Amino acid sequence: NIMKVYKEIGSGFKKMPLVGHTYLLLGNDEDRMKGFQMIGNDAIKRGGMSCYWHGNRLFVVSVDPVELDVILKNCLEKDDLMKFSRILTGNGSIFAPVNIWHRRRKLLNPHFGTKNQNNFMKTFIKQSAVLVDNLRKEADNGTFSVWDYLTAYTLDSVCEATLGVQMNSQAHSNLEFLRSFDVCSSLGAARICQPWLHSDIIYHRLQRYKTYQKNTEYVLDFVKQIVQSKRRQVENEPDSKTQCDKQIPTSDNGMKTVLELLILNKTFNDVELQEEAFVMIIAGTDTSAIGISFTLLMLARYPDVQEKVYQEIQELFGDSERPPEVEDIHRLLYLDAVIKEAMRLYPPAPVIIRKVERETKLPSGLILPRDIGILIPIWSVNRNPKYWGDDADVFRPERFLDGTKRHPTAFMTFSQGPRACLGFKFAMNSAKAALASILRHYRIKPPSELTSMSPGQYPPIRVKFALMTRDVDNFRIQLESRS
Ligand code: HEM
Repeated sequence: NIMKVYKEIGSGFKKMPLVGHTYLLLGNDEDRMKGFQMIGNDAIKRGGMSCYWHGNRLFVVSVDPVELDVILKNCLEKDDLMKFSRILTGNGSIFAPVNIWHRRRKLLNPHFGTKNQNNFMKTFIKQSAVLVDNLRKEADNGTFSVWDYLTAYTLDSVCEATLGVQMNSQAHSNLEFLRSFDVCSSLGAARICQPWLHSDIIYHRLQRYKTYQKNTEYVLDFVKQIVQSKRRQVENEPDSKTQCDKQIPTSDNGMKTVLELLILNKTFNDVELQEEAFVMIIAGTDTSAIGISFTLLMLARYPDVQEKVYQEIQELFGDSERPPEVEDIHRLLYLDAVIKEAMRLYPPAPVIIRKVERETKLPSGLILPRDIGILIPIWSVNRNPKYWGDDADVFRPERFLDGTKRHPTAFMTFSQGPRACLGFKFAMNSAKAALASILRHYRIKPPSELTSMSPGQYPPIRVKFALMTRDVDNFRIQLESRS
């Protein structure tokens, strides 16, 4: 049946003995990203679907929202390749097998509902003020990478809002955890893409395994400490607010942080708590920082768009120094469209993979047999001209405001279906709060080497694949003080 699918859909690339199409992903992280873009483009060219052989395993590649809707509703299992990510996340909900995922998702869902978003927003507003303060030393001071500032902002926000823990990494530039996680992501991505590294017998002999192991131990131990101290606090002082909790806003409906909720549920052991805490941190920190960083790059490259966002902010605040309120952030509709457009073109998660557990019939009539893999190049779905038009590759935030009716799955940045991103609203609000604060105080400019060029001459942004989408140049910009 699998060969029948291959014959029916086909591929624009030559299949090589043993390695299949994996030669497309050879090289460094930037080459791998180009490989995924080529695989996605092939599916666009072939009308929405193509095939990709990962060694001897066949993946159907889909960039068509109509087919994806059915796939994402019916194929909830993550592909076996994600077992390499499970070394870090264990059975944490993001890569967990469906039977484990289902119960955990049900428990987590209410915490990310609309009611609790306003509480999260208070955290974002508070952390954004620290971010703007920290950026002061870079303003009017030439080109710099904004990456560390933003990961510290998103790490502090995620840990405070979902775990009830004050990390203070913005204050102390304590980013060891994120550096180690970066190493694990990059090595993990390389291993997933290269089937000859899948065997433990081979991999464990390589020097890079020792590096991977050292960094894995560090990040897992870090999360273990957080969970253990939070468990002690919750269990020993059930009625009093703990040191960590003191500054955490509690909602009118008495909602707890995710970690407290799981501890009080009492059916989670320490390992399971660590898995979910870890998922919150890794699912929420780099992804959000990447989304904000690419938006900043776009604002630097498109001064007209930046001016429009600034005018929207000015309409709310004028020249007053008043701190933003939750309602202010909700009113920033143009900024909302700008962030979505930046994350359409540069989705933080460029690819996801699923596995077919039960034979599934697609709207096109194609039958996906059991055990076949599904590769969803989000990058290419978001740029599919059939759904986004001939200017699909152009940054044009107005497309999210002009009332055009579009298939909801055409925008895949946060995925769709029962396993879509749990933190979609969380991430959007966090990005809006941070960007509104930054733009209120600073003008964003491109790095110095671009300032002599007109925007039309800027070279394309170079991207790489480290499980997530990253800028090869590490998000360099300049800031100019507004006052
Ligand atoms: C710009 C920021 C973000 C992007 C682009 C993003 C994107 C994604 C994507 C593509 C998935 C995979 C969905 C799938 O397999 O179909 C996912 C899953 C997930 N995300 Fe996000 N995410 C972001 C931020 C966040 C934040 C802030 C949190 C939590 C605080 C979060 C929590 C999760 C969780 C728990 C899952 C697993 C869902 C499940 O399997 O049920 N994400 N996200």
